[in-house]
Amino acid sequence: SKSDDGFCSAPSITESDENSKPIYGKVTNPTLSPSHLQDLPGFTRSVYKQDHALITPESHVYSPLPDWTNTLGAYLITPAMGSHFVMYFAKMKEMSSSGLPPQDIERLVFVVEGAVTLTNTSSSSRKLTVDSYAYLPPNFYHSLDCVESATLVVFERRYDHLGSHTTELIVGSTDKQPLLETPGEVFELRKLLPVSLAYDFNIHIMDFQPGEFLNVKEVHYNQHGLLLLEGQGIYRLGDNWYPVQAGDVIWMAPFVPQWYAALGKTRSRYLLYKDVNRNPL
Ligand SMILES: NC(=O)N[C@H](N)C(=O)O
Ligand SMILES: [Mn+2]
Repeated sequence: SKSDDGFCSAPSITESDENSKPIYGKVTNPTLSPSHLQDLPGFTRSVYKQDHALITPESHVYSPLPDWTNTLGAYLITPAMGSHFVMYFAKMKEMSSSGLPPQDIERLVFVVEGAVTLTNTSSSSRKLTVDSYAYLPPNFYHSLDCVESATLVVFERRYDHLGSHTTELIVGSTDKQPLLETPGEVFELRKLLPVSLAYDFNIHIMDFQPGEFLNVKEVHYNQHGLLLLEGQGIYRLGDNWYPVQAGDVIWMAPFVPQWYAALGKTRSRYLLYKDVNRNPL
C-alpha cells in the first residue's frame, strides 16, 4: 500500500514493524551489507570459485529475459559454472508474461514477492502468491502472468528420463508441505516435489533456529543451488567460511564440503535445489 504523506517511496524498516514485514521481504529488500560497509566502493561479499560461488544481492545484474515480456532476469547459476541447471530471479513488472523453456526442459518457479497467475491448456488458472510454487514438466505449455509485480526464483534443467516414468504439473505452497524426518539432524525439512523416481530433482525447504547447525559435514555427489530466504548464519564451503544472510545465493558443485550454522535472532530458512533419483553414471 502507498503512504499518502511521505515523499519516500521505499518501505522503511524499523524495529517496530519487524513483525509486519512480508515474509521473505529480506530477499527483495536486502540489507546489502553491515552499515559500515554499505556503499563502500568496490566491496562485495560475492565470490566465484571452481567448486562453489556466493552471489550476494549487490552483485545481481538484471537484463531482459529472453521470451518473457516486461520481465528482468538475473541468472545466478548456469552451466558456465559447471552446473547442469540454471537458477535465476525473474522480476516481473506490470502486465508481464513468462516465456516457455526450451524443448525438454523442466521448470520450477517459487514466488518470493508479489503474485502471478499460472495458466495452462487443461486445468483452470491458478493464482500463485508468496511461498507458493509450480513445477512444470518438460514440453508443458503454460504461461505465468503478472498484473502488478512479482519476483520469482526459477530453476530449469534438461529432464533426465527414466524408463516410462513421467512427471506431472504440481502446484503447492511451502506451508502445506508436511515436515519430514531428518534422522541425525535438527533442522526442519519440507520437500516441494514428490520423492518418486519420476522426479530428477527436488527443492528442499530447510529451517534452522538460531544456534542450530548441520550435524553432517556433507560431501556428496549432488549439486545444489541455494537461496537464503530468511535469517543469517555461517556457510562453510570447502575451506571457506562465509557470513550469509537472506537474499544470498549459493552454488555448490558436486563434492564441495558444506556446512551451515544459523546465527542471529531469527529463524534461518533456505530453499535448496538438489538433483536426486538418478544414477550418477
Ligand atoms: N547443504 C545442505 O543443506 N544440504 C542438504 N542437507 C542436502 O544435501 O540434503
Ligand atoms: Mn547437501
